[in-house]
Amino acid sequence: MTTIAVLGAGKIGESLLSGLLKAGRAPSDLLFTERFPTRAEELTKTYGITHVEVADAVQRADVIVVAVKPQDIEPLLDEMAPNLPSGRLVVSLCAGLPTKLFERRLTEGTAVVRVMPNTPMLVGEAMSAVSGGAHASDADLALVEDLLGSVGKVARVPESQQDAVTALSGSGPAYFFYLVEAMIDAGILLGIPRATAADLIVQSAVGAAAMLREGGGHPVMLREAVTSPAGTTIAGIRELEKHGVRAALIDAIEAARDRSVELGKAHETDEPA
Ligand SMILES: NC(=O)C1=CN([C@@H]2O[C@H](COP(=O)(O)OP(=O)(O)OC[C@H]3O[C@@H](n4cnc5c(N)ncnc54)[C@H](OP(=O)(O)O)[C@@H]3O)[C@@H](O)[C@H]2O)C=CC1
Ligand SMILES: O=C(O)[C@@H]1CCC=N1
Repeated sequence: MTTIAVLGAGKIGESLLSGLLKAGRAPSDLLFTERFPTRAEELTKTYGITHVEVADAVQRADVIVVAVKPQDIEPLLDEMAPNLPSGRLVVSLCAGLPTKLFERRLTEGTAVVRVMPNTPMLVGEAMSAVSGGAHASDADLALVEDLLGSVGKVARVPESQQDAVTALSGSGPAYFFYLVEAMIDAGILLGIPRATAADLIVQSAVGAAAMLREGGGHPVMLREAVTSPAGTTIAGIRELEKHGVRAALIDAIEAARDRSVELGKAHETDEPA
């Protein structure tokens, strides 16, 4: 059985561990590292998984998933580098960090796969995009796709698109949560109790998502079907257009892409990201 170690069990690391357990993986196949003992204890208690030190994790696991913030990568690479045996598969979930960074800092020839997942992994509904580095084989990519396929959907993309993917689907859930939050506020303004407004909006979001996925209709057609002549929806759409919401979303996603590029550049030395 493949042993998987997650280095940095924060929000996304925990989502992955929890998702893998829900998908049927045994706790004995999972290891994790964390800096704070209380956080480590909490995770062991919740999931029955084993906390180890970084050196131990990279020696014991077949697949090493890096899930620390990009800003924390350098000290982690310093810990990993002297302990990583050859033949291990390193999977980075870090926004912005190119596979070249890991290849440069770790054992010569190490296979690295860059992944951009998202937090719906927690409920088996992740969208993950994977790209192989210079030494990643098709078998390595297939293994990572299988792993992430157990907690959601997976797409293979060229690494040159990973910063854009990070902005779209990595950050994407936050933008949907933001819209839901704003729509619940609108309900409160209109005198609907918060709990009722939340039920109305969350179920509308779930229903709209199911139509987009299962109905296969184009979003424009789905929206038009809700937009009656001289009706309520067009009155609302006019306000969205007046306030430039479409342009704001496009700008927001472009800014997120630019930030991902910047995070990668912070770790460049001799080679471009
Ligand atoms: N959150 C998200 O939606 C997504 C995040 N990502 C990527 O995942 C990565 C993690 O993000 P996120 O989970 O949100 O961040 P978190 O801060 O929640 O998690 C990172 C965890 O790593 C721990 N950590 C840092 N350095 C080390 C180390 N040397 N050894 C062991 N543990 C360490 C941190 O501990 P401490 O608390 O002490 O700092 C923290 O618990 C980032 O690179 C991000 O770009 C990718 C897709 C989506
Ligand atoms: O905000 C971030 O940097 C991370 C990457 C994608 C989602 N969250």
